[in-house]
Order: sequence, then structure tokens, then C-alpha cells
Amino acid sequence: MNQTLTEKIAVIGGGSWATALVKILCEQPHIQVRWWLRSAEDIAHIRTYHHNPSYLSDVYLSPKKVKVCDKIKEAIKGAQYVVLAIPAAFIEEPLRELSPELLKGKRIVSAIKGMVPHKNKLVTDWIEETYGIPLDDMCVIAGPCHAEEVALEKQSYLTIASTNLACSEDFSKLMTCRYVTANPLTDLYGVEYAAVMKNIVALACGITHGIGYGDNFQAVMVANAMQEIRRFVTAVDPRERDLSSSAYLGDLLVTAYSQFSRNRLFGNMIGRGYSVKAAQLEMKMIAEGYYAAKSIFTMNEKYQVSMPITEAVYRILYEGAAPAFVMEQLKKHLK
Ligand SMILES: NC(=O)c1ccc[n+]([C@@H]2O[C@H](COP(=O)([O-])OP(=O)(O)OC[C@H]3O[C@@H](n4cnc5c(N)ncnc54)[C@H](O)[C@@H]3O)[C@@H](O)[C@H]2O)c1
Ligand SMILES: O=P(O)(O)OC[C@H](O)CO
Repeated sequence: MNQTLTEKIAVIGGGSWATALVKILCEQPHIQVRWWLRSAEDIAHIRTYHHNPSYLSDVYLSPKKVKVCDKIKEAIKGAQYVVLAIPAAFIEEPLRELSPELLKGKRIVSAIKGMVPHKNKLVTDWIEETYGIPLDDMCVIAGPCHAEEVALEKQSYLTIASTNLACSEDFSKLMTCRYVTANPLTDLYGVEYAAVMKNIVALACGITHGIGYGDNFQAVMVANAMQEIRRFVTAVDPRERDLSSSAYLGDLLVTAYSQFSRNRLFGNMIGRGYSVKAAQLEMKMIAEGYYAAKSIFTMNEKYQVSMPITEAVYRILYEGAAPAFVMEQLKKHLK
């Protein structure tokens, strides 16, 4: 192995975002990536052909920089950072192999924009509770950035949020390269909740588009959604934050309008009459907003914030309410 590869970073997950993150990290000359994927077939393919056959398959994964691992313990061994890029709904199972001792002293980076279902917890809170990692040793990767555009090396911006500025600054440096600019921020909870909630909004955008509503309606819904996000985030974690910045508003806009949005695509299918099961089967990718709608709706039983868009999505996805009827009702709440 090249002597200059001094820093080891583990990436956990085999989807599009994990693949894009591996690509970004490989741009740093001193980094070796230890990459754990769930699929044995994908691991074998990457070892032989240096491309992920299942996601972003055009991205070249240099064997000099990327060591693909069968075992999660092997991936995290000696790693200073452990980057989690598995949809939140599936995070518990693979991490069961790990213990507080194995993760001790490492910085944990959540690239996940979802909540752990049933527990209704942010990933960082769940990691703190389960593995005893202090919040100050964690950060989240946020901002409007689709894996597909990273693969194409289109200029993108990320926000690295942590309660510990040094942690977010350090990891921002590792995520900055020719086509990515990463900026640090100290609003961990605000960024994490906004990233979870924008997925619910993208579902709503997809649903209305699927029903036949146009751009005019969607613009009003997105504007109202930003206010809904502000109300909820302020209730859960009151502090001053500029929600018009790219970590919050930017992420909402990209997911609501991009052709690459998983959540919008999923919502669009629901609007066109697919059942939840059928839409999930049709998509190879995961729409985090499906799980988030339930978590945020349930959390809001405590906060009682006005959240008509989240409620509308929840009723359609979990109570089987007809999308056209629910959106007709939602119209009364939008301004
Ligand atoms: N894709 C993006 O552009 C992007 C950008 C920012 C953040 N994220 C976040 O990254 C996280 C990972 O999403 P992604 O886009 O890479 O996923 P994806 O939709 O591209 O891929 C699905 C992933 O889910 C895993 N998976 C599917 N079913 C599973 C199961 N039953 N058990 C265990 N794992 C299963 C697959 O192995 C794969 O890793 C999500 O929280 C997402 O919000 C994604
Ligand atoms: O836009 P989606 O639904 O693919 O979600 C992916 C990322 O969160 C975008 O930042």
C-alpha cells in the first residue's frame, strides 16, 4: 500500500450515496477508504472490476485507494472516521456487530437523512444512546447534493454539521475537492431534522405532481413546507438559525425539484395510484421520507406543531387515504 495513505476512513453502506462519498474521499491524496457493503456479489464485482454494479456504476473505484471489506469490523479497524450511509430504517442490523469498545475514540459521521423507525430517533441520538459516542465526536453530512451529480463531478456544496466546530471543520476538509465544497456548521439538530423533513416534502411534491397539480401549486407547497420545517425544528431545538441557507432551504429545493430525487419519484408513483408496496418494489432505491413521515408525525403528538403537509403525507402512506382527497383538504391550509 502507498506510504502516503495515512488516514483511514470507513464507509458503511453500498447504495448511491455511499458510492458517491467513497468517490469524494478518494480525491484526498492521503486517505484510504475501507468500504463495507452488504451485498457479497457487489463486493466481488468491485474487487474484480472496480465499479459498483448496483449504484453509480460509472464511478471508478481505485483499488489503490479503496479496500472493500466483507466484515464491518474489518472496515472500521484503524479508521479515524466511520461514515454511515445506510438508510436509517436498516442501520440497526449491520451495526449490531459493533460495540462501544470497538467505536471508542472514533469520530462517527452520519450521511443519513432519516430517523431510526420505531425509536423515532435521529441517527446521532441513537448512536450516542447505543454506543456511548459523545455528540461532540459526531457530525452529519447535509446540503443539497445528489449522488448522481457527484458521479458526474458537477459542482456541489455540502454542509458538515456538528455540535463541535473542530469536528465539522476537520471533516469539511476531507469532503472538499475539485467539484465539492464542504462548509462547517454547528447546528447539528437543526440540520438533521431539516434533512429528515425535506424528504417528506419531496414525497408531497411527487404525490401532487402524480395527481396532476402543476408548478404553481408546488411552489406554494414548498414555501409552506419551509414554514412547517421552521415551526417543528424550533419547537424541538429552539435556537437562532438561518433556514434560508443551503443546508436547509437548498436541500429542500433540490429534493423537491430534481429529477434524481428518490422521495419525489416515490411520491409521484403514489400520486399516480401505486400502492406503497408496489412503489417500494418498483424502486431499487430507498425513499427515506416514507419512514420519516411516521416518525415526525408521531413525534409531533408531543409538540403539537401545525404540520398540515406532514399530516397529509402520513394519512396517504399509513392510513390509506386517497391522495386526491387528502391534497384537496391540504389546499385549505396553504397560503
Ligand atoms: N442518494 C443521495 O443522493 C443521497 C444524498 C444525501 C443523503 N443521502 C442519504 O444516504 C442514505 C443512503 O441512501 P442511498 O441514496 O445511498 O440509498 P439508495 O436508495 O441508493 O440505496 C439503497 C440502500 O439501501 C440498502 N438496503 C435496501 N434494502 C435494505 C435492507 N432490507 N436491509 C439493509 N439495507 C438495505 C441497500 O443496500 C443500499 O445501500 C439515506 O439516508 C439518504 O437519505 C442520499
Ligand atoms: O432527493 P432524494 O429524495 O433523492 O434524497 C437524497 C438527498 O437527501 C438529497 O440531498
